[in-house]
Amino acid sequence: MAWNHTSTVTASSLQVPFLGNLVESLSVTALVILFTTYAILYFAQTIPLSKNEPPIIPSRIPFLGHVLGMLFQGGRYVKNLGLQNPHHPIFTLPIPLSRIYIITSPTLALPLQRLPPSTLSFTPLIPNITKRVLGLNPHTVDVISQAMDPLPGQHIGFLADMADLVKSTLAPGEEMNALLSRMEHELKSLLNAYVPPPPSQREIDLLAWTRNLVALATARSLYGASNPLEGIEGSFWEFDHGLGGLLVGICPQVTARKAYRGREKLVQSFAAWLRNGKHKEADVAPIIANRVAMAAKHGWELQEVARSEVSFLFAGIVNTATTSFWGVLQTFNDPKLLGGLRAELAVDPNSKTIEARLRDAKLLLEAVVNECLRLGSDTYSTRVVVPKEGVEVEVKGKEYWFQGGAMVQISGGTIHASKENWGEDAREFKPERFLKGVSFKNFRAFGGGQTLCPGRNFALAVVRLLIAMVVTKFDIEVVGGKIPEKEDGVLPVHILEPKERVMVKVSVRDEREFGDFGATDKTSR
Ligand code: HEM
Repeated sequence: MAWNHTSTVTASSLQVPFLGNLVESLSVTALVILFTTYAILYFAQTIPLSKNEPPIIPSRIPFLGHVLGMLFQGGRYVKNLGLQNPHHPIFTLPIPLSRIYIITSPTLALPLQRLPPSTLSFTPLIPNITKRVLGLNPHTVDVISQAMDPLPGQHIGFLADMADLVKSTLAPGEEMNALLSRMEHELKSLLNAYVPPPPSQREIDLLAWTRNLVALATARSLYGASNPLEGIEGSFWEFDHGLGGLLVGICPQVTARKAYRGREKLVQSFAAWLRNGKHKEADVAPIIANRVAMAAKHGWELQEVARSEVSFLFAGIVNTATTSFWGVLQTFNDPKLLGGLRAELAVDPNSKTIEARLRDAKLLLEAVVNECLRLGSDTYSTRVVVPKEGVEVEVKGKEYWFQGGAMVQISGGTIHASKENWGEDAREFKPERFLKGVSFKNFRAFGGGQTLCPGRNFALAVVRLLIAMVVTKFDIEVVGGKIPEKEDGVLPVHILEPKERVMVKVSVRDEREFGDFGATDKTSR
């Protein structure tokens, strides 16, 4: 035993130096291979595909780094890359098998977004995005994919037809004004009926309150008193909050369970509403009746029309609600601003209706809304490079080459936060900057070009209306008296939300109801 033991020890002790050397040289070899592969990959990602491809910003993890950055840091990742590279107004992010071209200069953004859809277009992305987010069936996706970017005189597909309808209805004019009056009526009713909670439980969540106001007023204005959102608003916000997961589209029933469930509940409610012919009722806005008729004309099934209407209601509510939240918060957190707004809203003693006040004096209010949008919007305007072989375009006397199928994104977040565009105080909330006159080419909250928001004029009017009404009727104390940071680590599909909940104490400042203002004001004030 002893001998065996000794011999074993001897044998193994003989092998140790040999094994040790082997392991050592293997690990050195592995390290060399690893380092060489890394160096090759790192170098490979820095090679432009054409001499005029925009400058490349390599990532420490070749090809994957930027994708991981976007995945883990959301919109903040590209926004910060843009801010860290102000000398590159346009740059290339190499990603596996493709590129993303980022534009951070408004001077380049404007001409690029004006290029014809045969060069850069958003529409090729729509079928896939809507399929995932709205759960459209293959037949509808097929209908959507037809004639998406028709040239003059060509057959107009569903998307272009619908875009025309929405754009023309929401352009300033009679139809938009009619919709605005409905919105005003609904907001007034909601605010007149609002009873702040008793002092013992007086703190309310400001975002939840503004969301509720905008959601109900919008749904009632567009879809009438028996609208399909009534009673299931919670599902709407569940859908909204899980949109990113639905967009990723990997087994959404599991990975984005709440959003999926919320969306399906909304769809069922809209489908029942349509099935019962509610869209034909007198209090439904013409734009909705026309949208439903147009979808039917293009061969959409009822359940699919319901999905399309969920998306329209979403566009109508979400950004307006969050912008209103920031506007109310910023105003009540700054006594000077609040005083200024109240003075502005009371300028004409002979016409005290809220509409007249808004018409007569809206400069500061307009500035507040614009500043909230500037600071709250990290939105991207995204386009795909349509020619498969790539394309070279001349912008401002310089040639740029883009790879076919790659994405081109205008980074609103960078443009809005850039000191070059907005001055040293670019990060601060200073509505007065808009009173001094600013260049709106640096303002991208509504996107631009082919995808410029068709609801922008309506939305601006609604946010102003809501802030004006709240400022007139209520006093609000912001608990903690602090403006929270924005949650910019998400997919920036809409105006950024606060990182923390904002609790406020609301009390009624003026007992009179909206609507009676004109009559009462002349006598009592
Ligand atoms: C403050 C409120 C709002 C903001 C900040 C906003 C912003 C935007 C943005 C950034 C886009 C995409 C632009 C792009 O991709 O370049 C968009 C698209 C759209 N918005 Fe708005 N929006 C607001 C309110 C509204 C309202 C109230 C409506 C309708 C009543 C509306 C209807 C739409 C529609 C239908 C689209 C899709 C346009 C298309 O792809 O053809 N938006 N909006």
